This record gives sequence, structure tokens and C-alpha cells, in this order.
Amino acid sequence: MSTGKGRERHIPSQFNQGERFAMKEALKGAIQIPTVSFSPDDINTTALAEFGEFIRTVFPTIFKTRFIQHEVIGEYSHLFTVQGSDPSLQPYMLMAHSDVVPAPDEGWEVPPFSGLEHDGFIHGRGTLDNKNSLMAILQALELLLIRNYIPRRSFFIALGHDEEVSGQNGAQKISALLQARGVKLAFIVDEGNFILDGFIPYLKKPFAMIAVSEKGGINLRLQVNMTPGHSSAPPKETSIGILAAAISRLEQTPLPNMFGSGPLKTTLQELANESFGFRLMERNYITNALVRTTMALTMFNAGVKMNVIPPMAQAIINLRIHPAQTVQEVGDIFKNIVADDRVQFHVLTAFDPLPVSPSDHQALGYQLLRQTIQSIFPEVNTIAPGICIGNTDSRHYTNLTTSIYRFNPVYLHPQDFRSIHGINEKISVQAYETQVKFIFEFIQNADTYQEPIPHLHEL
Ligand SMILES: CC/C=C\C/C=C\C/C=C\C/C=C\C/C=C\C/C=C\CCC(=O)O
Ligand SMILES: N[C@@H](Cc1ccccc1)C(=O)O
Ligand SMILES: [Zn+2]
Ligand SMILES: [Zn+2]
Repeated sequence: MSTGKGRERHIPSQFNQGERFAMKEALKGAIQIPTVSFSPDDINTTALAEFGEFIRTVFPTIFKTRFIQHEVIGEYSHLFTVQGSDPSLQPYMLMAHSDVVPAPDEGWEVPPFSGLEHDGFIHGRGTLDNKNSLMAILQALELLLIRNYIPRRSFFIALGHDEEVSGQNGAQKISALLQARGVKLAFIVDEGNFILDGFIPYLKKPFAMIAVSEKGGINLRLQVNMTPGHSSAPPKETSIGILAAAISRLEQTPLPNMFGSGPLKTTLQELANESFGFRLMERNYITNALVRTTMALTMFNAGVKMNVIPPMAQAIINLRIHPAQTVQEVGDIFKNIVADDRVQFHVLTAFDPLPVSPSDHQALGYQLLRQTIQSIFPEVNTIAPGICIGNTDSRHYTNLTTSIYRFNPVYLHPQDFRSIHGINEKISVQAYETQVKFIFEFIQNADTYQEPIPHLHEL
């Protein structure tokens, strides 16, 4: 019988040689299955089906445990419902995705789908984004079950298969299903931030950034139409020139630096005694993305023939909106910068930044992450709320909770950051083992967490 405190049931996160060997081999196996998403209607369904078989083989205990229900959603996504022993505790959800972005062989030290181990690292596409998390979640649960652990608090594991192409068939369907079942979650933990090390030259120590929001986005098409004609008698301005000038004005006028606004305000306070400021953040293109709405000119098309005045010029701009701004505000700023009625704006897709999740003393998910970071990474003495500069599947779950945290318990250096969606993506065997350890502890902490006792004068 449980005393309610439950610490006595704590199982130490120690794994024997055989378990440690098996866990890294399992990650290699996952990397070797090329579950690539090219576009919403071009995903590798053969590989995704194989991946479904693969997890059944390497985590047999999960699949035969009677208090765990497994469902396949949208053909290739997986939802696990782990029924805890105490129905009075609100459930939470752990997330990851099985798909990866394409990886042509060029430039890689080892082939991207080889999963080769070399110098203590497992190499390949998905080792940081995001098969490491997917495998570590299942691995930690498998090991807890083998040790006869029975969770008190129910939880879900949601593994999307199309995150890299927007999550419409995976995360969105799981979200709708859980909503139909009346599920409300205490919190969600997904990918999206790391223990950051070496991003700011003056910041010597690593710090853990738990993303409490993520950027919004706009895909915008700018278009200029002009009358075509013979190139021998050209007008003063062409559609190409007008559009190029408009785009150049946009590139030369960065959106405002929002450092100190939104979730990063607290981050600034937490790092207050460190010597850096907002001008420092914009010097580097990665930290720059943290402090402002960014724009990337991704496509440009114009002209039909060498001797024809171009009837039309078109450009696509991909914007990532800082959580302290909105789609509307950014659109207005852009129109003011362009300030030319001949340039037409067409919004192709747009969504606002995600709401800011709580990070106060009462925020269960945040505090559990904090507590687990402190025990697994005692050398990390700053843990701060921040933002995620990319987008994650968790954005499809705002209907189930207001507490969404994006954090991977893995050290990230600038070269690792560049490897995500880039080349030579890899994770050290030690870092992967630590990730398993973290989740193994996290699940137990979620079962035994004691809310901080309020001070007498607050009663
Ligand atoms: C005050 C803050 C100071 C320093 C912070 C420095 C650098 C932080 C930089 C980047 C944030 C880290 C990681 C983002 C990595 C990946 C993108 C996120 C989600 C991925 C979604 C996906 O593509 O599947
Ligand atoms: N997760 C990917 C793909 C994506 C983009 C935009 C929206 C949804 C998903 C990214 O942030 O780049
Ligand atoms: Zn990705
Ligand atoms: Zn990802």
C-alpha cells in the first residue's frame, strides 16, 4: 500500500551492461529505418510501417503490459495510454516524432541512415531530431516495466509520423481523438529546446532552456503584375525590379529586437548576473532567431523569355513570428516597409505564436522538469523559461492543456544545432543513455511530486 509519499518505491536509474548495450543498438536500429517526410503527400510509408514493427520487437514488455493500451492513429502514428493506479491524479503526455527530414549522402562523415557508432557517437538523421526522444521514452518505460514499476499517475505517449510536414495526419488526429474522449492533460513535454552550451561567447556555463512558447509563422506571397511588351522599348520599371526593390527593403529592415519581451523577459532575469545583452544576441544568426521575428526569402520566380518584358514577378517569404508579436502586427509592419501598392500581398498560411505556458511554482510540468534536470544534471545551475524557434507537433494540443513544455534533456552546442536538418547529425552514446535516465526519473517524479508547501502567511 502506498503511503502517499511514495519515495520508498523509487527505482534507481542504473542500467546494467546488457541493458546499456541493448539501448544503443535499439537507437541505431531506429536510425537505419529511413522514415523520411518530403512533403505532406510524399512520406515514406514503407519505412513508417517497418518502424511500427520495429518498436514492437524492441519494446516487447510495453506491448504486453495489461495497463497499457496501444493504438495506431492516422495509419502510422502511435498513441500509448498508460493507466496509472491513482485516478485522482491528472494525466500528462510525453511526445516525440518518428519522421525525419531528407538527408542526401553528400557531406556526411558516415551515411545518414547507417546508424554507425564511431568515437562514442551514434551517427545519422534523427539522432537529435527526434528518434532519440522517441526511443528514449519507450526505452525508459520498458525498463521501468521490467523492474515491475506501476505508475500512479496516468500518462499518454504520442508519437507523430508527419511532424516535419505539419502533423495533420498524426498529431492533429491524436489530439481530436483525445478531445472526443474528454481527456484534459496536466501538461505536455515535447521536443524543442535543450541544455544550451557555447551559444553566447560571454556566457561560460551551460543552461537549460525550457521552451514555454513557440514561434508563429507566415508564408507570404508577394506579387507584381505589369503589362508585358517588347524588351527593345522597355518601361522605366519592370515587375522584377519593383519586386526585388520591395524585398530588398524588407531584408534591410529587420523586425524589432524583442529581447526582454514575452517569455524571454524571465530568461533575462534568470541570467541577470551574466554579462550579455540584446545587441549581443543579434550578432549570431541562431540567437538572433530567439530575439525577433525572422524573414527568409525562400522562392523567387519571374520572367518568361529573354526578350519579353516580364508580366509578373512572384516571391515567397517564410516568416517566423516572435511570441511577443502577432500575424496581424507583422503583416502591418511589412506593408509599411514595402509601401508600394503595386506589390500585392497574399497570405498562403499563417498562425500566431503559441500561448505562453506557466513556469511559476505551481506549474507542475515545469517544476517536474526543473526537479529532474537538477538531479540528472547537477552541474547545470541555470534553468530558464524560453522559446522554441522551430515548430513542433505539440502546437496541435492546445485544446487539451495550457501547459506545454518543449525540452530535450540533451546538451546542444552550436555545431549540433547546425546538424539538425543539416549534415553530420549525431548523439553521443553517453548523452543518449542520460536521456533514457532522465525520462526514467521523470516518470517516477511525476508519481511522487509533492507540491511546494505554501508559507503560513499565504494561507
Ligand atoms: C537568453 C538566451 C541565450 C542563449 C540561447 C542561445 C541559443 C539558442 C538557440 C537555439 C535554440 C535551440 C534549439 C532549437 C532547435 C531545434 C528547433 C526546434 C524544434 C524542432 C522542430 C523540428 O524541426 O522537428
Ligand atoms: N517542424 C518543422 C516543420 C514545420 C514547419 C512549420 C509548421 C509546422 C511544421 C519546422 O519547424 O521547421
Ligand atoms: Zn525537424
Ligand atoms: Zn523534431
